[in-house]
Amino acid sequence: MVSPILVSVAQPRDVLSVPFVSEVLVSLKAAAAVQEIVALAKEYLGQIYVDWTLGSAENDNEIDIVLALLNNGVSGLFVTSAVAEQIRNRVPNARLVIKDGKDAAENICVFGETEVKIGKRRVFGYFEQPLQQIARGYTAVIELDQLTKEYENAGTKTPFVECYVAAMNTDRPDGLYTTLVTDSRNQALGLVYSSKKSIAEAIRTGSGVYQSRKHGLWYKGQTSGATQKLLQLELDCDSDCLKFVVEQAGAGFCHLDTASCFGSSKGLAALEATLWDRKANAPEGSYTKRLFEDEKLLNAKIREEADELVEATSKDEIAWEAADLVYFALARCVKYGVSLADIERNLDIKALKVTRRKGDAKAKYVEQETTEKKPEEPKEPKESVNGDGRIVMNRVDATTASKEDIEKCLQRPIQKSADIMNLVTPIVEKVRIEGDAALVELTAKFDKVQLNSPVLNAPFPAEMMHISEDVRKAIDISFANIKTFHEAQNQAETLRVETCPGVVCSRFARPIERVGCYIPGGTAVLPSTSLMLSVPALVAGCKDIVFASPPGKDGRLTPEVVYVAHKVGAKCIVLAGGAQAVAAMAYGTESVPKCDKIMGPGNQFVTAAKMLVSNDSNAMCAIDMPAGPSEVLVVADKYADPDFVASDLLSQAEHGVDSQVILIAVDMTSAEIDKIDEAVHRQALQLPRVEIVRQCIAHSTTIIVNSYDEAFDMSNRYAPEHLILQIQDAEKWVDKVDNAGSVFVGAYSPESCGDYSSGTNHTLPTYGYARMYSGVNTTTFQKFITSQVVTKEGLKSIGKAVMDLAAVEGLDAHRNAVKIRMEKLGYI
Ligand SMILES: NC(=O)c1ccc[n+]([C@@H]2O[C@H](COP(=O)([O-])OP(=O)(O)OC[C@H]3O[C@@H](n4cnc5c(N)ncnc54)[C@H](O)[C@@H]3O)[C@@H](O)[C@H]2O)c1
Ligand SMILES: N[C@H](CO)Cc1c[nH]c[nH+]1
Ligand SMILES: [Zn+2]
Repeated sequence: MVSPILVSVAQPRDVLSVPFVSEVLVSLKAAAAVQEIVALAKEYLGQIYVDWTLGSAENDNEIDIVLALLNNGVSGLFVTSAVAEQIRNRVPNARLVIKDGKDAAENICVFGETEVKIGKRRVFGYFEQPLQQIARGYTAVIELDQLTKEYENAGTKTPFVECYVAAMNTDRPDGLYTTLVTDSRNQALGLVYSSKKSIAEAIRTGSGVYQSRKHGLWYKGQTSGATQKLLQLELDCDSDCLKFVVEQAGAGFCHLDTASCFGSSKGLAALEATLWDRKANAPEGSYTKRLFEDEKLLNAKIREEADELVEATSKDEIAWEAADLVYFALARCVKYGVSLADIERNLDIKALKVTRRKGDAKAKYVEQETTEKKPEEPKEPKESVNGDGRIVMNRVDATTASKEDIEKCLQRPIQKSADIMNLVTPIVEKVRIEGDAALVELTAKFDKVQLNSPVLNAPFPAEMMHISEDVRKAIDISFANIKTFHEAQNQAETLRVETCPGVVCSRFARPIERVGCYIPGGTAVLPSTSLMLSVPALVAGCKDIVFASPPGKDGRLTPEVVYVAHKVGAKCIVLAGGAQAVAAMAYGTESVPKCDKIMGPGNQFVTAAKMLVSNDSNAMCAIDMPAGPSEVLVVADKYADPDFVASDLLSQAEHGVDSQVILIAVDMTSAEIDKIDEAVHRQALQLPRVEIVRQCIAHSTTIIVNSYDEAFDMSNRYAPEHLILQIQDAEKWVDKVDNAGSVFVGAYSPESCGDYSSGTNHTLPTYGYARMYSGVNTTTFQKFITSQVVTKEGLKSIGKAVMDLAAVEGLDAHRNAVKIRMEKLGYI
């Protein structure tokens, strides 16, 4: 931040009257004013310098004054060279502006010396010809009265504007000045242009006024209402860019209604905006609102998250826990009216300290650290196959490797089923016995969200399904395709067959009355899964559709999931995930309706809980199938595009660390496979979920085979959830597929299409269960009832066979039921 002028004020309180300049100089005439200056430094957006040239540093009291100022937000002190000499070993040179500093060191600022070479120095002065000195890069010290004085008939010729214009350079042919607009946290809002006239207008009106290249003076927000309060003007290091620091009103700076022309805010700024908004208008049921109202809960969460951050060791975990802690800490700040800018100002003041405390922790925390926990052994660094950080699949040549080695590569990442069952059983039991209370408690424990109620009933509030137009259209297109494909599977017609004369057997479908759809939400929220489960349920005619999905960290459901629930007419959404959600739907709770069948994929806890409840005859609850961690097997040959192959492998690898991807390379050279490896590494590094991908690829393999037949044998043995064929004449080979959840045929059929929009279902059997299970389809939501009509003639045809078989089984009552009829009809 550079200002061509330093405004000098006589009294500390005058600092607040300095208009838009980023640096002020306060004379310290009495020690009593120190407190006043320190208080101002906390508020003032710019930098405060203090003129101490009348003081000395001869006694401890005076040294204390110097340190108190520099430790509490004052950027620099103007001192005589004698004082500088006395305090040089206690205060960094860069914080002193030395009067008569002709012989001072290079990095020092000097005051009142107009002949020094500038170099790295900054020169301040009450110059006789300020504009000339400003043009040379010097900073003119100007009295406040002088600065605010309007010259007679001045127009733009106020001292303020003159000083800025004297300092600025422009190489634009139109003579305009490039101007960056930021908020008070230095976040860029947009790029505009200024002229002398627009700067004068901005200063006169105290608002954002710029020079439009087409339309002349531009009073920002005059028509849109998105006005700006001008806070400060600054120049960049070489004075060819002006910076307007503003407070933006309305929807934002950009004409597209975003905060900035570089898009919506992200990260901390976005979080802060959400928190202020929740504070002002949080809807009932908002978790953040609850935090604002329940001081104990908020404080407990801060302590809990701090503990979890201390316990975290991996990069992912640390980032995760730190983010949680920041969220709760910022919620507390916003509750008490403290903004991010306030926090950052505080950090800046702390950074300006010249003396530091030792920084030891308080005794009670030191004690906790040493008694409660032994320091954890550092965890092994995450696996990365070849140690040089490259993301590379293992490679095995099936033509030379042993059978055992190949089988090892085709093993899924180990799932400790006994361990998982031990974890899941008490969770399921707790929900069965304690109902809603357990659901709320377990959601707090595993998902770190404290809910008031675990269920959201239809009709769902419109404000919970705010989604962009593009996403709405995408959901609608996918919905239509999934519906079309699943309607075609619907066996609405009764099947009728006359097996022999007078014996008509029929079969007809009926919907399962109440179905539970589990939508995963742990590592990624999957609104697409809500479509894959609920659209077939709708097509099948299920009476009640119940959704369950873990809430986000803010206690809210993903709006896209709510939109789909609304679209299919779901009865309610259970805000829970994991085993607890499955148990709630299987047994029912005070507010969760008991479901007849539970569908949907999930992590190991979800899959284990589904198995558990489906085996409990008290639950009377069926499940679709074991649909666990995603997997893909790609069969590729030398005609495949390495980028396509890599992208397909990565699209499943990014699902989770327990996902697995296999490449079977048919008759490919090492050089050809290297190209795929190279593409995997290159593309992976661009992915936000690269750390997940890295771990998944570490247990994934490329297997080289000689022929297509070998490739299909291997694939059928593995029975992948997804099978992708990137081989020549791919369609021709589909006949060879015996075991797979879903097949993607040819170069332009990426698995992502099936995941979202083509119409096939993405809830598919994993872990080799594709050998005996189908993926979710319309019949998953139906049961089939058979019926028969046997006429007298029919009884004549099959009666004897029935009686003879019943006799073999020794079941005479069965035999009699036929015999009695046959006798009356006179057949026997
Ligand atoms: N096969 C398919 O058709 C298919 C489709 C989509 C997704 N998937 C898979 O679904 C999985 C989704 O997993 P996810 O974790 O992202 O979401 P998830 O919703 O399945 O699981 C998250 C829940 O797990 C519970 N949980 C987390 N840690 C726990 C612990 N230590 N003890 C007990 N419970 C705990 C929490 O309650 C949390 O809400 C992924 O593996 C993905 O590959 C499969
Ligand atoms: N590929 C997953 C099934 O294994 C489904 C999915 C949802 N969203 C993205 N992918
Ligand atoms: Zn996927």
